[in-house]
Parts: sequence; structure tokens; C-alpha cells
Amino acid sequence: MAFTLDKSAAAFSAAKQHIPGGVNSPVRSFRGVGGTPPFIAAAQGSRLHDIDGNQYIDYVGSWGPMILGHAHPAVTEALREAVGRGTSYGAPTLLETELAELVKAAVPSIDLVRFVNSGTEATMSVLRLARAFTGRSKIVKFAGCYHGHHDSLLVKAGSGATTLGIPDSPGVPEGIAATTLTAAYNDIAGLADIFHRHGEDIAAVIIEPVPGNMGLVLPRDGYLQAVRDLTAKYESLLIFDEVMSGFRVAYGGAQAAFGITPDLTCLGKVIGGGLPVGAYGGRRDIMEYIAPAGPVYQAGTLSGNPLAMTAGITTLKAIGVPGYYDRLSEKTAVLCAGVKAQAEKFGFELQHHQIGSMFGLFFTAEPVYDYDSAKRSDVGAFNTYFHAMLAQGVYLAPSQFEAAFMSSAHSDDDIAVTIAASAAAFAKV
Ligand SMILES: Cc1ncc(COP(=O)(O)O)c(CN[C@@H](CN)CCC(=O)O)c1O
Repeated sequence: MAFTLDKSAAAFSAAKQHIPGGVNSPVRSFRGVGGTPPFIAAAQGSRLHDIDGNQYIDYVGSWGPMILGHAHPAVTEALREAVGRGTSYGAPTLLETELAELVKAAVPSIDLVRFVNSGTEATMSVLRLARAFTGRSKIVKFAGCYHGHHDSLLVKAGSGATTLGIPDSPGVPEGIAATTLTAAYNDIAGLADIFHRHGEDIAAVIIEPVPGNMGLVLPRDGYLQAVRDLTAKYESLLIFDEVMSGFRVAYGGAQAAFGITPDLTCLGKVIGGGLPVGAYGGRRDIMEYIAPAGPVYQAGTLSGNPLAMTAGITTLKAIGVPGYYDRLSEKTAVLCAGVKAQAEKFGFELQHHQIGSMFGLFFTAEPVYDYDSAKRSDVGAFNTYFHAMLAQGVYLAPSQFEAAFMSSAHSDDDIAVTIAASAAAFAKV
């Protein structure tokens, strides 16, 4: 059957009558790569199935949460059993304590954790907390890093904002943007200069320790420790935004992989197992500022709801088994080596990045180490490659400025098919 997206195209047109851009999150619109986004009807394991009858090997995994693959039997069964006890109570449950204990056991820097409903809520709340705890107002973020869409951090954001070519979103008040200082990732001298000039006013540095929103970029040796040292020197807080890297690059996240202890951590994606969950947590002396223990207000109707907690608990128990991450990393390395070999066969010198089950490539012979170098890659070539892969049933992130994710549901055959499809795709670039 020839590859067609006719039904998705009609669905997309219809959706645009009711929803801005036809989607509920901009990057899904395929505006970064052009063309029609497949409307998904179902997903199972490593596969997505769209309404035109196409199926895809999925390396987006809902942008990170689906580390076990889609509709994992343990998660599905746990949810099926939980839903009969109600969907939300707006009252404390044992499930929240259970997921909190699992998170704390995996991430020792977290003494107390608060669950919210998205990564955006987590990073928004953690900034309010950092400002309250330190009595300072300025925040440092990094160009190309994305921390959700709240005002303080939608300044030179990565991810969707970069893909849509909107470095700063309209609607962010100048006064708010002025409290956000932007540094270049992997440039410790630049960060030191910002601290030299503003150090006493800086409440916190928020960083994706392993950025996945400018494409996948890796920290230079010693960089994260140098950031840690600078924040300690100026008594600013270090916030690791591990919404994407948490429980993804290692069970304990990037802070475990690189041996850095942040003051506060944001989590999301994997800890919700595909249901809406975000979280922020860290040092007890800081987190005790959060209401009702302390004066910093933060709340949420559906925070800690029983279904999301159930999906998160089941997921963390399944991925917390010995050897899980080693097997996932090995599988990812096989895929990356195969794609790299195909690229070289077609004379492409690409930048291939991998850490754990996160991976990505840039169409450039130059090293990619920050946002500016990422933007110098050949996005047009990526877009051609993307569509050639999609037409062959391989679903990559529809943007050069995103990361790809392997799941434990991906089979050796999936990987072989992906490598073969990559050969055909490079032939078209
Ligand atoms: C490091 C990091 N921090 C915070 C967020 C925001 O999380 P959410 O509010 O989308 O749950 C994200 C969200 N990631 C994007 C993918 N690049 C979500 C996909 C989308 O926006 O549709 C993130 O990667």
C-alpha cells in the first residue's frame, strides 16, 4: 500500500477549525519539518498506528515518557484496575507517598518532592521557590534549553520556540524577561562573567544537564561541575531540569550519570508513565518553604491524582530492575552505529550524539556543543531525511531541535529496519 496521509490531512484541516494550528502543542504541527502530521489512532510497544493505516517505529515516545513502549501490559493493567476506584479525589492518597519514596530512592539529592501536572508547572514552581528562599530575583538559563512555557523561562527557549523561529514569545512582559539572564551552554567563561556582574542578584541557575531541546547536546568534560562550583561560590541555587533526562539517561538521571548534586531538581515525562505528572524536589531546608509547610504558594487540582501516580509507580518499578538501563543503552548504541555507518557510506559527516537511550544527529561536519552551533546545522537536510524516514515507517521527532528516544519495547528487528530505512533516506538527502 502506497504511503498516504490523506485521512490525516483531512483530520488536520478539521482540527484547525477548533484548535489553534490544529494541535494542542506546537511541535506536533510538523511546522518545523513541513507536511502533514499523522493523526494517531493507537500505539502498542514500539509502534504507532495512524488513521490512514500506516504504522511507524516510534522514536519520539510522546517526547520521552514512553520508555517502556506504548500500552505496556503492566501499566495498562494497573490503570485498568485503578480506574474502578475513581479517577481523582482531591485528597491525599498512599499512592503519592509511594511514588515519592521511589523518586527519593532514585534521586538522593531529593529530600522532599512535590508532584504537579507538567514539567512547566514544575519549573515554574521551582523558580518561585528559589526566589523566595534566596530573596533574589534573577534567574540564569541557557540559550537553546527549554523548561516549559511560563514567562520567566520563555526567553530564547529551545524546543518549539526555536523550531517555530520565535526566540522570545510575544506576551512575556519586559519586566519578567529582564529578570532572566541567558548564557551559552558549555561556555563556563561566559557564565562566570554573568556571575561576576550579577552574582549577588542571581537566585538560581536552571539548566538541562543534558539538553534535549536544541537537538541532543552533551556537556563538555567538567562543565556541569564548573556550573555547580560557580553557583555555590555565589550562593545561588543550582536547579537541574531533568524533566527529560530524569529516569531517562540513568535511573537517577543526569545527576547520577555525571555525579553532580543540584539543590533542586525538576522531573516529568517518565515519572508519569504517559499520564500527566511533573515534580520538583530537593534539599529539605528549601522545599520546606512550600505551602502548606512554608509560605511559598503552589497548588493543583489534579496534582498527585491516583491514575497518574499508578502509571508512574508501575513504570518506575519496571525500569528500576537490574540491567534495564544497560540493555537500553546497548540497543541505542547499535542503532546509532548503524545509522552512522550508513551516513558515512553516503559521504555524510554528521554529528551523532547519544547518552543512554537518548540520541540525535545533526547534519553538519562541525561539532555541535550549544544552541548557535546547533542552528548552524543543515536543517533542510534534516527535514528531507525526516520525511524519507516517515514514509518508510520510522517516526522521528519532527524537528532538528528535538531528541530521539529508544524504548525497551524496540526489537532488534525494529533497529535493523530503521538502519535500512536510514540508508534509503540518506540517498534522498
Ligand atoms: C527539559 C524540559 N523541561 C520542561 C519541559 C516542559 O514539560 P511539559 O510542560 O511539556 O510537561 C520539557 C518539555 N519537552 C518538550 C519536548 N521538547 C515537550 C513536547 C512539547 O512541547 O509538545 C522539557 O523537555
